[in-house]
Amino acid sequence: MTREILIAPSILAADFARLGEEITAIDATGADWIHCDVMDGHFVPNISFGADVIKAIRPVTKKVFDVHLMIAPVDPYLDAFAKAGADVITVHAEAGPHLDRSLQAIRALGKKAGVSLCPATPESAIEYVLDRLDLVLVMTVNPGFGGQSFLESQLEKIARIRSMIGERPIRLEVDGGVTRDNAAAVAAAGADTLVAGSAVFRGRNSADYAANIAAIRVAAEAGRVPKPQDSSVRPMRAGEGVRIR
Ligand SMILES: O=C(CO)[C@@H](O)[C@H](O)COP(=O)(O)O
Repeated sequence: MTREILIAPSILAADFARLGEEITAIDATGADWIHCDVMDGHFVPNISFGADVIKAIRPVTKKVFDVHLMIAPVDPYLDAFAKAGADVITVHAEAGPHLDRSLQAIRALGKKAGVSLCPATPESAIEYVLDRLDLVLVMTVNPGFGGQSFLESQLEKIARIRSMIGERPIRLEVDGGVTRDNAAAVAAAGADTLVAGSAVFRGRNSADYAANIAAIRVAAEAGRVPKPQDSSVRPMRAGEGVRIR
C-alpha cells in the first residue's frame, strides 16, 4: 500500500514568544499535521510544555495535533492531553510501565494511539502491540532536543518496521534531524510521515516555512517506494473523525 507523505512541523523549533502566530504561519504553508513535543525533564533531559499550552493553541488551527509524549509516567496525563485537543497521542515504549495498557487507554479516550522508539530500542518492542497502534514513531535522534543530527543507523529499523506493519493501517513516522537532504532516504526506507523542526523553522529558505516544507515533501515524494497510483487520498483535518491515513 502506498500512503500519502505527511509533513509534521515540530513546534519545538518555533518562537515560543509568538507561538500562536507561528502556528498560524505553519497552518498556511501546506503542513499536514502539527507535531507537539512534550518533555518532562525526567524521561528526557529537557522540559518543553504541557497540556495547558496545547489547549491554548488548539483554537489556532484545525490541523491534526500529533502529540509526542516524552514523559514518564505517562498514564496519569493521557486524559489531560486528550481533553487539551490532541488527535494522535504517542507514548514511548521505554516509558513504561505497561505499554499495552497505555495504548488501550489512548484509544478508549477516542484518540489515535502511537508508540515511539528511541534509537537504541529494537523494533521487537512493538511486536505484540501492533494491533493496538495507529502510528509508530521512530526517533532518529536521542529524544530531548531539536537541532541534532540524523542517525543513519535508524534507516534499517524504519525498513524493518515497514515490513512488520504490512497492510495494517499504521502510519510510520520519523522524527529527529529530518531535512530535505535525507527525506528521500527516509521515505525510501518506508516512512510516510516526516517530523521536522529546525528544517522548517530555520531551514535553508530561512523563514519561508512554505518553501522549507515543500522542499522536504518533494524530496520525500521522490524517494518513496512504490510510487503512488492514487493521489486522491488526503490527510485528515482535525474534527474529521479519527481517520489519519
Ligand atoms: O522529539 C524531538 C526531539 O526530542 C523532535 O521532534 C525534534 O524536536 C525535531 O527537531 P529537529 O531535529 O527536526 O530540529
